[in-house]
Amino acid sequence: MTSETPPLDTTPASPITQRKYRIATEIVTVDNADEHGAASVPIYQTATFKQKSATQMGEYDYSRSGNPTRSHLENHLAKIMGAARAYAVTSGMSALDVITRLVKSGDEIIAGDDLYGGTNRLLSFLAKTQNVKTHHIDTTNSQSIIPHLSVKTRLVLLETPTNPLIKICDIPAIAKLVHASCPNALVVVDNTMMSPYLQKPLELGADISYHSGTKYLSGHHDLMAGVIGCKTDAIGEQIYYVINATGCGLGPFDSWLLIRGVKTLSVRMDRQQANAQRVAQFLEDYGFKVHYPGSRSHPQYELHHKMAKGPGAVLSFETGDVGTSERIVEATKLWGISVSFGCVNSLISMPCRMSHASIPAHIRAERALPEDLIRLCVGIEDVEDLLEDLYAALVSAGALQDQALEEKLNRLALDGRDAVAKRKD
Ligand SMILES: Cc1ncc(COP(=O)(O)O)c(C=O)c1O
Ligand SMILES: N[C@@H](CCSC[C@H](N)C(=O)O)C(=O)O
Repeated sequence: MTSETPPLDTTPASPITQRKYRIATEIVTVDNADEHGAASVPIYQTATFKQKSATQMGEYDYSRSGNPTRSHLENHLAKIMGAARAYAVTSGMSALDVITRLVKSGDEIIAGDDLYGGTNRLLSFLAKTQNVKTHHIDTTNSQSIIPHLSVKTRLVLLETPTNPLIKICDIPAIAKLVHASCPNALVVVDNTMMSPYLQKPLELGADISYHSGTKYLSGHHDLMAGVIGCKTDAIGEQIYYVINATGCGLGPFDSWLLIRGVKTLSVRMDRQQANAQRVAQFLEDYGFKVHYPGSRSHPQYELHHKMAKGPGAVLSFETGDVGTSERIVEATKLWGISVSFGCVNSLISMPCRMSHASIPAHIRAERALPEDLIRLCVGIEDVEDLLEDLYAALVSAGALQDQALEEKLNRLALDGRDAVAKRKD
C-alpha cells in the first residue's frame, strides 16, 4: 500500500441501530473481499508485484512498501484501535524504534520510571548515541511531568499499567498537560498490557498507541510483531515513511498469523483476566503484596477502571526475599518460567533477573524496582490447577507453611528420584 492509499472502510454497523459493532464483534470480523471468496485472508508471499506498464503502477510494487496481507491486518488493527492509520512491524521494539525516529538530536523524551527493560535500553541508546535525553518521572503523579515540559519535548512515552510494577497513569490528564504547553510533542502510549480490547489510548488523548503484537494481540507466542496506531493521517504519514525507509514492515506470513491470533483476543482476554483476578485474590489472602489493578487494594483502582474495561491478566507480587522468590519460580510446574506475557499459557518470571535485567542494578534500585518481584502472566488453563500449582510452589519454597503438603511433596520428590535411579539400574 502506498502512503497515499486511504485504509479500506472496515467499519460495518449493526443493521438495526446503524451504530458500530461492539469491540468483541469488531475484533473477530476481518473484512476480506477476496475474489475467490477465501474465508481466510490469503497470504501474499511475494516480494514484488508486476505492473501494467512502465508508467501505470498498481497499488503494490514491493512488499517492503506494502503487501496486501499486511494491509488487511493494518486495516483491521486501525479499526479495533480507533486509529486513523495502523502499521504492523517486526516487533514491539521495532515499533518504538520507528516512533523514536521522529525525534532529532537535542530533542527530549519524558518517560516513566517503571517501564519495560527493552524500552529503557532503547532510550539509553538514544541518549548515548543521538543526544536525545529522557527524563524518567513518576507517571502516577501527572503533575510531576510539568517541570520537564519544554520546547525540546518531542515524545511523552507512557505505559499504563507499567511493566512490571503495574502502576497506572492518567492518560487524559497527562495528554492535556502536554498538548497545552508543547504543541510539537506527541503523547505515545505503550498499550501492550491492555490490548485495544480493554483500553484505547487514542480515545483517551494519546497521539500514538503501540503494542508488542508478540503478546495479547497474537496470543500464542508463535510470532514477533509490533503495531503502531496513529490518531491522525498526518502522524500516520510520518510513521509510514520511516517504516518504508527502514524496511521493518511485518512479513506476509506473520501478518497472516497475527490476523488469525487477534480474532480470539476478546475470549482469551476475558478468560485470562477472570483467572488473574482469582490468582491475585489468592495471593492477597495469603498476605503477599500484590500489584494488580483488579484488586481493590491497588492505589489507582478507580483511575484504571475509568480508562480501561478490565484489569488484564498480568500481575506481580513481592515475597520479601530474593531466594524465596527464586525457589517459588523454580518450583512451579504448570507456570512456565519465561519472559513475555499475553500467551494462552501461564508464565512466571523474575523481572530483575529476566525481562528487566538489562536495566543496571543501581538504576533498578534508584527506581525502587524490588529484586524479589515475581511477575505472573495468567493464561487460560483451569484456574484451580493454576492455584494448586502456585500453592504447592509457595509451600515448597517455604513462603507458606503447610506441613502435611510439605511432607507429601518431599515424598513425591523422593519417589521421583527412586524411579529415576531404578530406570538407570
Ligand atoms: C510493555 C512492552 N512493550 C514493548 C515490548 C517489546 O516487544 P517485543 O518483544 O515484541 O519487541 C515488550 C516486551 O518485549 C513489553 O513488555
Ligand atoms: N532478552 C530479552 C528479554 C525480553 S523480555 C520480553 C517481555 N517484554 C517481558 O516483559 O517479559 C531482552 O533483553 O530484550
